[in-house]
Amino acid sequence: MIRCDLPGSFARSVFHERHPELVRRVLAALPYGPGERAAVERLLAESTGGLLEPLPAHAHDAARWLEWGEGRWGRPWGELPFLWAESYFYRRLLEATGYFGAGAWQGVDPFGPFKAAELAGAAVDEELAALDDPDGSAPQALLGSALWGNRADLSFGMTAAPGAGSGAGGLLVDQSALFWGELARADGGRVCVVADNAGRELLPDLVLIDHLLGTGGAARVLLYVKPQPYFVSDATMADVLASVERLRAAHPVGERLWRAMGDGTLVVRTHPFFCAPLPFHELPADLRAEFAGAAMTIVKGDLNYRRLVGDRYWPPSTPFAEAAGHFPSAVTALRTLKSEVVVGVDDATVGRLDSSDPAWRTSGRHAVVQVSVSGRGRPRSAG
Ligand SMILES: O=P(O)(O)OC[C@H]1O[C@](O)(CO)[C@@H](O)[C@@H]1O
Repeated sequence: MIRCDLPGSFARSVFHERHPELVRRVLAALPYGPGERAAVERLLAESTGGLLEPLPAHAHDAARWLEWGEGRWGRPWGELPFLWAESYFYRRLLEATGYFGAGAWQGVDPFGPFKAAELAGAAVDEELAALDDPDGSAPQALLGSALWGNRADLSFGMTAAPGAGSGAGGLLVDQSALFWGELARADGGRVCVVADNAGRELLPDLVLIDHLLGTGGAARVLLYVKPQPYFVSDATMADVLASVERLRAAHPVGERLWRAMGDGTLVVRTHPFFCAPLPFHELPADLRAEFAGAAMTIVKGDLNYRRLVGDRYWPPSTPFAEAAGHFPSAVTALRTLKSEVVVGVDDATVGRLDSSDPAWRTSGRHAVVQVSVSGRGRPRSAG
């Protein structure tokens, strides 16, 4: 299990380098008042050197978090599992900024200004222009755009080394042929997409969804987003609407997506589980049943990968199908590597990367397309 306190570890750097920068930027981006500012600073101090405090009793999800944190309250943050601690940090940040409060800041996304700036940026214009290029709109290119779009993660941008995430270091595992083969085999079933970041990641995800719907690769797509702001740039329903609007202004694909939402072939869903500090092994029964009926589930990004396989120091050669085989449908991970978890990469590749590029697990320059068909056709009642 990856913990937060290992000296020199990536997890520790997230809390001690990335979060202070994140807090600085959030407080600079919105004119929060003294109460919110003090609460955010208190959270930063608590999470970098203090003891874990529960949510206030009046919070709508206080009981749920009390249960998730049983045995952990009052312990040092550094002892916590990394995935749990990060998830709770983002929940507490929303508490500190008044996102769930009764006041004027209710519903204001603390990361909204960053997301909006990205969506309005010139890089998005260039990416949308590529949609008119026949090479850029070939199926494999669309899958590649959805994959590499995962580099554009605003939390990653907080402290990434110069050049990190830019330029493709390489696709370490490419099972895209198996992905397309599975879709062809299912012949127009339901595809689930577990979204990750908004903006420059969600746009190519939506374009891929349009392609799947337009070519019969999927009869229906369920797109799962976060119920609340999370990990800085994770997509919420508001971000889906902003992206569809952006696409509508630029390309016919936007209008098609709008219509698909209207006729129910593209359904956007959310669930509290997507902001829970839990791995996908602990999917609640309702979500498990939804995924179980899918021809394929596409799981986007680094955090979802950690939740899919388990946030552990796996031997990297552990087969992906072994780590992700618990998932209730066939599943494809589209992930650029931005944390230390990795499976399905052979020892020779790991040895080469360890000596040539020590930051390969976290730099965002490497990626995987990994498929497990273990959950294919699993009955809805499974697990
Ligand atoms: O947006 P992604 O691809 O899920 O990546 C977010 C990543 O950022 C980190 O939270 C670090 O802040 C990683 O631990 C995490 O997995």
